[in-house]
Amino acid sequence: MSQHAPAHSLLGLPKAELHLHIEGTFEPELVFALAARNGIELPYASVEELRQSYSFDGLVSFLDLYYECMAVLRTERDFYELAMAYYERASAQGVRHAEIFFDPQAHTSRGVSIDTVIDGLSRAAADAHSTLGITGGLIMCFLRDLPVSSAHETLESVAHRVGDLIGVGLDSAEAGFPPSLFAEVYSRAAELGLRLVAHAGEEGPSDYVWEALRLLKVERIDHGVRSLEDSDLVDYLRENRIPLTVCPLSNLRLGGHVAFNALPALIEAGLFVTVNSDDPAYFGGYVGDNFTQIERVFGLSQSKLVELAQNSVVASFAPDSRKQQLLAEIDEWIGVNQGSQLSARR
Ligand code: HPA
Ligand SMILES: [Zn+2]
Repeated sequence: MSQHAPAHSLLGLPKAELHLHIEGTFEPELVFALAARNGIELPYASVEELRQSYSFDGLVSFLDLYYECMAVLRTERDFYELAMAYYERASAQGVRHAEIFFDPQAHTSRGVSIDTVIDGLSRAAADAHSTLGITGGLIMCFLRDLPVSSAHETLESVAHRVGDLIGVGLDSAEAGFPPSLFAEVYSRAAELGLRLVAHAGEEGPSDYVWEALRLLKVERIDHGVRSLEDSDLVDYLRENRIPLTVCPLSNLRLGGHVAFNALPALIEAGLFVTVNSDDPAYFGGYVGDNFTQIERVFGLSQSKLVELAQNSVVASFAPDSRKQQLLAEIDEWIGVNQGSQLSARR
């Protein structure tokens, strides 16, 4: 188990994070520090004023701020420090394996080379492994609200270094940008040996989840909460044990209580659910905080919370030997926390 997280709490429960946008871990203090270092003027007078603006009425309003803050990310060191700060926070919340999303087009469009981005994030991933024992790696996301040609160009631009990536994903504004648009680029990514995931069914309809499965051939669905609108899809997801990387606090902040309450319904439907933080700097909590919140609000039992952590390990792209190690760490945690009142322990 991580020596950085309190053993006697949910934060200490070993877990994998499978739905985390590294640019969504950009805390206001670091935004200001990098803006100063890079000589970039921010349209905010203080960290507090920027933090005050971290409130949204939906995905697109969040994305506006998410892309605005990224403007200060310029150098390999900036990406390294952004990711290292996440790994340190994640380690304190029991994360032992993290497959992190990044949005290269949001940086190359600003003149930052994709190699600068991948170099910084990869160096952080290597240091997180050597200093914190966190395994995992990088999932490169295509921005679905940009031309498909841009996704093809982005993929070809990393063909020489696919060994630095785990897989590809699809994110940004979902409504009006169906997965089917990206079938060819996903087929090319598979040819390159990359794993395949995609955001679908967050604000887009359940049909987008079908398309991601059938046309993109994804192995996991990111969010997927609107799958509940289609009982045939729920049956398919359950029968085929397709992992859903659900983000409760993100759903709450962007979709309100209806979206937030999808989690217990998905669990009740017998789906293969994992719990993740999505963009923790913006949505009020890292992955351990998500576990704490769903335990408090939904009254999930310790055994159910453990199952969610086990799901995150099994649904990961880690090698089987690493999965066995992490499942053994979870068993160790159970031994230490058998039947304890989790909410009483912080
Ligand atoms: N959905 C779509 N795009 C995103 C998200 C998300 O949850 N987070 C960051 N980019
Ligand atoms: Zn996301």
